[in-house]
Amino acid sequence: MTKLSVNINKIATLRNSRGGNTPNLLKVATDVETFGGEGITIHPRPDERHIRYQDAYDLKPVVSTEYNIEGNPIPKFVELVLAVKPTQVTLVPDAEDAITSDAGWDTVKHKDFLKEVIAEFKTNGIRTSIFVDPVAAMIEGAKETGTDRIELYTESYAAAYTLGNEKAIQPYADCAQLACDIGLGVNAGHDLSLDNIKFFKENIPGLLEVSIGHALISESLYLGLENVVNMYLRKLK
Ligand SMILES: CC(=O)[C@@H](O)[C@H](O)COP(=O)(O)O
Ligand SMILES: NCC(=O)COP(=O)(O)O
Repeated sequence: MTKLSVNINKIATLRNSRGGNTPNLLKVATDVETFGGEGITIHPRPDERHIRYQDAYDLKPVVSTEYNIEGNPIPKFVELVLAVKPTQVTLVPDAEDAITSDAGWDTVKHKDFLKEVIAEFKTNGIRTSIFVDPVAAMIEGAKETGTDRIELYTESYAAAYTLGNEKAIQPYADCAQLACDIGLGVNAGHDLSLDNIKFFKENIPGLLEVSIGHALISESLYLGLENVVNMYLRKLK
C-alpha cells in the first residue's frame, strides 16, 4: 500500500499572488483529505514564496491524516518543525535561492550533521526521512544517520520516462530494494505525475509514500477547466 501525500505548495503560490486568502490553504488541505488524500506535504522555503512559516502552524490542527514538512534543516526550519511536531519531517539539501529541490543529500559527507538533527527530531517523536538520489552509497550512508526513511528524488526518472526511457527506473528499484533490506522505509517524490506514477509504483519494492504537488495541482486545474468554464457560461445566459 502506497500512501498519497498531496503537496500543497502550489496552492499557497496562487494565494500569495493576490495577497488575500483565495484559495484558502486550510480548506484545500481538509478537502484533499475528504477526497481521499492520505497525507499533506508542505515545503516552507526561507523566502516564504509559497508556504509561510505561519501556515505550518495553522495546518497542524487541521490536518487529520499524515502531516509531512519538508525543508533544509537550517536553524529556523528545525525550530519550526520542533514546535509544530508533524508526523514526518523530510530533510532536503536545497539552496535558499533554488527554484525547486534539485539534489539529494550526500549522506556520507554530511553524516555527522544529519545524525545530530535526525536524533533531535526522533527524540521529539517526529518520524524522519531524507531526500536522496538513487545511489547505493547514499542509501547506505542514510542508514548510518539513524533516519527512519529515505525519499527517493524522482526528477531524473520522471524526465527520462517522458522521453520513453523506462530503463531509468532501474537505479530506483535497486535502491528501494537495498533500503528495504537494511531496514529503511521508502518514500519518493518530485515530478511524479498521472503519466509516470503507475509505472513507478509497479516497479518499486516497498514504496510506502509518494508526495506529489506540481503535477497534481496542474492536472487538477486542467481537468477542472471545462467544468468551470461551463459553470460561468450557464450563469451568463
Ligand atoms: C522535496 C521535493 O522534491 C520538492 O518537490 C519540493 O517539496 C517541491 O518544492 P517546490 O514546490 O518549492 O518546488
Ligand atoms: N517531496 C516531493 C513533493 O512534495 C512534491 O514534489 P513535486 O510533485 O511538486 O515535484
